[in-house]
Amino acid sequence: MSIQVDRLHFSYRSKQVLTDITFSVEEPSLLCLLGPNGVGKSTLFRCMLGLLTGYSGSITAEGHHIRKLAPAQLARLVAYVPQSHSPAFSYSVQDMVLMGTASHFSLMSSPGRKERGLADEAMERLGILHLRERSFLELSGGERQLVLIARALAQQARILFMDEPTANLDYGNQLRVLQRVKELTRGGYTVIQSTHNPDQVLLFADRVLAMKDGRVFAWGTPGEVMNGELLKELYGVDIALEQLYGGAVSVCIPGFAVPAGAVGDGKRKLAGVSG
Ligand SMILES: Nc1ncnc2c1ncn2[C@@H]1O[C@H](COP(=O)(O)OP(=O)(O)OP(=O)(O)O)[C@@H](O)[C@H]1O
Repeated sequence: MSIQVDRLHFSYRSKQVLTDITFSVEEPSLLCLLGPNGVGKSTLFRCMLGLLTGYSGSITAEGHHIRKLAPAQLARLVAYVPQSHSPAFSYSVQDMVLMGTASHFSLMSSPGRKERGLADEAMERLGILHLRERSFLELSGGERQLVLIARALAQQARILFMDEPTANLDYGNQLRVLQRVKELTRGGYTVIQSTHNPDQVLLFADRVLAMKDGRVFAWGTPGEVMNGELLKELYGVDIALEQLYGGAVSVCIPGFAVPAGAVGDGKRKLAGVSG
């Protein structure tokens, strides 16, 4: 379940996008990539998924240089979960999930009992087996997102990349999907997800990689790196972090919403004094 990125540099022609990115994940966990629009999160994903290969530095998954792996080998190590989308054709949920097993059989054959078993197992794990016969197009956004995650599980890779998995979901579905994602990490998966929501990082992440100007700006546990100064650097707005329930939970509060004269962790962190 390990992935290492070492001194990664990447440019689109003359445009340098990623500079000296280094981090590693050694055990099943949820890593959140945080950073403003255009900072290079998707580009980093594309490099880690082997879709962009013209980088310098190295990326290894389970000790294998991903650039050197054949597509079917890579598919056994890493899987990609896109944002919920509408396919051009109306597939059943089962067929959508079965697509994840494509690297397990040849072009000339079709999924058999083993692949159907993998698909069922993945749907079961995410609590969507009862949707098996439904059309993907008829599902809610939250259900669709779980189907796309199930498709990645059926691929049998243990490292999952998720591009803003809760984009376009209502608040309840955001939490339901992220709880499922978190359960996966407890079951041995490593999940690397991008997000624009720092509260999700505070609630769910084991590690956070904050990016600015295509570089690693901060790396560590949410407790180590998340504070008002970091968020101001990334997003250019004042945000206070308030600790609740004796520090068990932290939440973001926009600076404008902090009452004048308020005291508390949030105010101290907003002011840039460590709390
Ligand atoms: N194919 C491409 N050719 C040239 N430049 C690109 C290409 N794809 C992305 N870029 C540029 O690379 C930079 C990083 O883009 P990227 O999509 O990786 O950012 P991001 O952090 O994922 O953004 P967002 O949060 O908005 O999705 C941006 O300046 C973008 O315009």
